[in-house]
Amino acid sequence: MGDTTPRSNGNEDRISVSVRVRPLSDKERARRDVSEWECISPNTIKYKTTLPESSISLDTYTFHKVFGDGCSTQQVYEAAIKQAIVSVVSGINSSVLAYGQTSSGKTYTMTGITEYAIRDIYDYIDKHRDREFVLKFSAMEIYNEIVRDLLSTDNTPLRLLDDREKGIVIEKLTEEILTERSRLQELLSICAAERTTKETSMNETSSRSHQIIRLTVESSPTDYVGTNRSGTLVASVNFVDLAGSERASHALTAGTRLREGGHINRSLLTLGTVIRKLSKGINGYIPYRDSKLTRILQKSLGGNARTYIICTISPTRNHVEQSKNTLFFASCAKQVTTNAQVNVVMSDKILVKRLQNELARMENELRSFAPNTMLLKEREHQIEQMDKKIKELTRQRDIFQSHIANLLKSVGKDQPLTIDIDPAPESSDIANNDLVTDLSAGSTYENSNKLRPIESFKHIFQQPENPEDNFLLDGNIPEFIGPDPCLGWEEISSRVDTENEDNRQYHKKDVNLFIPTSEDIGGKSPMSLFENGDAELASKEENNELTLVTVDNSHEDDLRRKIQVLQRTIDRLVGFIEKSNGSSEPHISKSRSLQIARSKSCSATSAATSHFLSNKVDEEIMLHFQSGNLECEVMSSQLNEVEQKAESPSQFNEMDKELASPPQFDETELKTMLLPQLNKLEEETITSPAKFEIDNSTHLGCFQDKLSDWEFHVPKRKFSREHFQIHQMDTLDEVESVIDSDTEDTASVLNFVVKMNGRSRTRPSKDFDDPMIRARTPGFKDMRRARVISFHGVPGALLPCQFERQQRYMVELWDTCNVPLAHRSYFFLLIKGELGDSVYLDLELRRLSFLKDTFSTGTRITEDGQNLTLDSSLEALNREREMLSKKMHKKFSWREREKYYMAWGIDLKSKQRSTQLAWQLWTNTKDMNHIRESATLVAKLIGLVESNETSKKGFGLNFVGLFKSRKSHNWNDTTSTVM
Ligand SMILES: Nc1ncnc2c1ncn2[C@@H]1O[C@H](COP(=O)(O)OP(=O)(O)OP(=O)(O)O)[C@@H](O)[C@H]1O
Repeated sequence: MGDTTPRSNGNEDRISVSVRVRPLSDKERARRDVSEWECISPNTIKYKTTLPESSISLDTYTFHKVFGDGCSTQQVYEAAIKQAIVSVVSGINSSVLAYGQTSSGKTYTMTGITEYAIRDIYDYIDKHRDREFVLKFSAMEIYNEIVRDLLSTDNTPLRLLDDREKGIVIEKLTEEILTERSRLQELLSICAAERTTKETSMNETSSRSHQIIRLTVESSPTDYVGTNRSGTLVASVNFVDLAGSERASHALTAGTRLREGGHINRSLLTLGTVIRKLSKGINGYIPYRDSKLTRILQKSLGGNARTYIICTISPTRNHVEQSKNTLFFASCAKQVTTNAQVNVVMSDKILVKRLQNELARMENELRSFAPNTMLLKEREHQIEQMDKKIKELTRQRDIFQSHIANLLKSVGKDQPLTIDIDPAPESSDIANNDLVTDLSAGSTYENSNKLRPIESFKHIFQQPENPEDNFLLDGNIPEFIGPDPCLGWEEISSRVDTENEDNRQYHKKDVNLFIPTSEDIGGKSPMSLFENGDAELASKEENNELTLVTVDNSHEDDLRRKIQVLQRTIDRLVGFIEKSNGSSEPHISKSRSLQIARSKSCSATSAATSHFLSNKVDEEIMLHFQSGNLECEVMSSQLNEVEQKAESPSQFNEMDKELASPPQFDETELKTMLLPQLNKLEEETITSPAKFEIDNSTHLGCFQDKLSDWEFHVPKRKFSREHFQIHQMDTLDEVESVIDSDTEDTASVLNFVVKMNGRSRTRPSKDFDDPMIRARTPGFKDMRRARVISFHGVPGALLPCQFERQQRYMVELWDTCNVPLAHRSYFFLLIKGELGDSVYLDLELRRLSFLKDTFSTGTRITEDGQNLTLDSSLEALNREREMLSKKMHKKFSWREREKYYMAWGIDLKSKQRSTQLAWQLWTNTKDMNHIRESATLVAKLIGLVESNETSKKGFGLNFVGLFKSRKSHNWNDTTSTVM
């Protein structure tokens, strides 16, 4: 019969077929029957009866294994079946079928095999405690083509779920008929069985149904521990005890038994046909669907399973025909090949557990990564140092801001200017540095021509020797003269009106003009700055400062004339300064170049005069701001220097720089630039009440005060952030368009900002169109960024558009640097673009850029002696991304997940599709109680078997009885799983 050892071709396996000969029963011995079969080798069996020489070969059969009547079931299991159990714990489906005529020993053999198999599985589980196992158990019976759950008390036939819609309807009707019929048949068959037993004296409990016991093993992969393998091995082993294979003609020939025989044959004949076709390798239609048995066993017979068939035969001569039929079936079966594969599926419980483990592992990794990297530590230290320096420089910058604010207040209140110089505690080294710069070109000069450090500004405001000018020394907060711009317009209006009424007379007005010393202007006399007619109005003081005195301003015309003189003088001074900057003449310190202060004895009694003066005030403030701002620029350059060091060794590209620049800096610049204009507008407001709409929130005076509040972090804030946000939301598109326009037209930008900050104004400032004003206002080029920050209203807070841009860039860098998702998630949730977040964003971007540049320049980073590269962590990152995103399905809605996906750099569109798919899978999760119950029952079953409580009916029937009595199993669930 040829080679019968199962061979495999790749994944293909032949069905393993063995033959077992039952020993003679007591009755057979009593009848003096003898065994007609002889096992002449471990895999060859021979029919003993003498036949002509030529036909010997016809009575010799070779299979994988043959077992004579002296072999125990354990020997059969060990030699022929055990491999099936090894397969199932490795994720390969297996089936063990017992085929043979009635009373040939099928149930006897299968009972023993099932017992040994389950014992081995539990032994295996015990020995592999590092793996996780879930056992599912089910049992069913096919009787008269009706499938029933043997573990349920519900007698309702089961449907096979792969039925098509049409088939289901037909089948439903058929089943209803058959159910009723089978009830009657059951009664009749009991009677028939008794009669058969008497007639055949062979098998007292001959089974006429096919019984299938299915054990499904879910297990983690063998190499799971310490690896990142995902998926669960899921495989089933079927123990199939077929009904007797005798022909219908040998069954009873009437009534129920005939029909029963027909059904039995239908399943068995279909099984035979399927086996025969498969054995011949016929490609084409295989009639699996012709019977319930072949439908259920379809995968075992020609698909993804390893199949083991035990053919049992009776030893006596009177059964020889049936025995030969059985051997013929066996010969065909051994030619059939199957295609067994390891089945890996995702099991929710194991998956979740594994993801939790994985997450814990990655978090540990994350915790240990940063501290262990010496280079990063070093960088951290450097960054800390830089941060300290930045803080110190920022503090000094704030001092100047305070100076500027004082200037504004003093000017606005006709008070002398004062400067608050905070002692510089920690960083006197920085404060005492020569913070000098070229006023025009930014280069450094020698001491004599240097712009003086902060302390040097004090002398500008030193007390003049003229006691009449003592008001300049008054350190107290000067009393405000004129309408308070912070008050409501109604009050302002009434006050101005009153003043206008009460002060028809013009008062004396003194104007002090501080001009450069002769040393500053190259030895020339300061008086030479005055034209002939004007000089008489000025008097030179001993300290070489000039005072322009208007003794009696009793007439407006006189006042106007004096002011015109003043105007001309200022123009000449400015011209002189510009000329001296452009020439080789000694440089003039602009910080000392000009100061105009209105006397406190001067009341701004005339709206016309105030308005007139306001033009001068603009000039004055502008010049002061130039000096103040130059100091700020010095600070800025220091800051930039420090920042550049922090960025070292890499250089940010343009985008990096823009994104990494601290926005507070721009905000300060903006204030510096805007304040003169705001002040001017305020003056206009005072003088033109009708043009000003009452709106405290947009009142520029308040705004100005607010700027001071912010600078000094004064807690009281009349000007709420929300207010600005409303403006910002209203005009976001406008802001964006200005940002994107990339315009250098700073006038339009300024006008835009002023318009937006004081949108109730009827007349936007046209002065930003003035090239002179623009030329005198430093930092115009940075206005685009500055205005955004101002617009948002809170220093340090970012506009949504700006924040999102930084976020996107950060995610890009995260991707580039393969930053772990846990870090991303925390960071992403923490940083929302709120006040102060920009510091963290900035730091993150710097670190990432550093990492990126370090990797890209080939610089090695080592951890635990291993070189880290971007590629080395990419694979782990992808796995992490995959697993975490799946895990999130269980806990978060899509909307919640979206922000994580953004942080993790996951494409949202494709993610949504896979999410939907994954969601479907999750919702199809099987009942875990069911699985637990099954495992418990199996354990109890083992106890039953070990206590040798098997009855004559065999293990299968006892088993069924046990589970039926438990009444705790739902067959439908398992059926739906396996079909
Ligand atoms: N190898 C064996 N050793 C001892 N007794 C056996 C052996 N095989 C079968 N028997 C006995 O033979 C009888 C018939 O066996 P069994 O019930 O297993 O046959 P069967 O093929 O399942 O029959 P049916 O198809 O009618 O269910 C039983 O009493 C059983 O104990």
